[in-house]
Amino acid sequence: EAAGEKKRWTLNDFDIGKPLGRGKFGHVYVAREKRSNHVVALKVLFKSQLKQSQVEHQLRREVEIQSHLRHPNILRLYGYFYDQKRVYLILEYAAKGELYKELQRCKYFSERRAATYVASLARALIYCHGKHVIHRDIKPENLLIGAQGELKIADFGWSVHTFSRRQTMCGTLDYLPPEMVESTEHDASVDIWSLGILCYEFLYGVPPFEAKEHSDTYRRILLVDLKFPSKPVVSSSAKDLISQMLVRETSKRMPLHKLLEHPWIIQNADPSG
Ligand SMILES: Nc1ncnc2c1ncn2[C@@H]1O[C@H](COP(=O)(O)OP(=O)(O)OP(=O)(O)O)[C@@H](O)[C@H]1O
Ligand SMILES: O=C(O)c1cc(-c2cccc(F)c2)nc2ccccc12
Ligand SMILES: [Mg+2]
Repeated sequence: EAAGEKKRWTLNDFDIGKPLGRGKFGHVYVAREKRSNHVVALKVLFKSQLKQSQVEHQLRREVEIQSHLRHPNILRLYGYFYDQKRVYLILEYAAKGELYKELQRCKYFSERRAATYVASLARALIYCHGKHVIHRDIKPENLLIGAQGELKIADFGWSVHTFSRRQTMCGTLDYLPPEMVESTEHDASVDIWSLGILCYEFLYGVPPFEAKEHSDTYRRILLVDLKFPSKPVVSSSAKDLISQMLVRETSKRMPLHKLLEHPWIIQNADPSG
């Protein structure tokens, strides 16, 4: 069959190794595919819990999308299989684990490290938007680190662009209200906003609109109440980029391809990503 494309996997194809972590619906283990000796991450999800949370359709759709995405900064989904009780996802193994743990350990990243991560995420998002796939929420918890220190977007929260559902749903766009037609633009710019939040958190160790109460965070976001602390010292070039991404008016946010040309990225990001 085509490389791993139509193969029918079973648990017997793998030697299971140490647990990597616990997710909402089950555990993730290191595993080695016996024939190829290829090391992967095997994510085990319990059908009972998927049913309970009514996420099985979402999981199927996200697995469908994820398996077609091929980018160095997007965690690969090689395949899946299921038995009586569980669904198994065969994932690329991110040897250096979770980014948010690394951020907690370092408190905040250097400008070079932050810019390198932001540039690789921007390239991954440009790739996704080009395929009408948008991401719902980019945050440190959804980012893993590969063996060479490269960033991998690992979240299965990808949602296929409503663009295709809208097309098939009503055949014509004529009856769509402006906000739904506009949502194409709206979705892409959501990812630019989230990347701006992430860039701030990489540099300061905390997200920009953090507050004790949710209602205060909500208000600060709506007001774009963006403040840069005096410590740690951060270049004005970095602050300029963040200020151009965290803009209320979606169409005024810096486009991702422009981000890759920003002086702060040019001067600080490691081209290899
Ligand atoms: N491909 C991987 N490589 C290395 N470690 C992984 C991988 N996938 C998951 N892990 C580890 O297992 C933990 C749980 O996985 P994950 O976060 O995907 O489960 P989940 O929270 O149920 O899924 P989601 O975050 O999409 O809801 C992660 O926090 C991470 O430490
Ligand atoms: O028993 C099933 O046919 C089954 C299949 C799948 C499934 C099928 C393909 C991809 C994927 F991610 C999941 N998910 C489930 C979730 C809950 C209960 C049953 C199932
Ligand atoms: Mg998780």
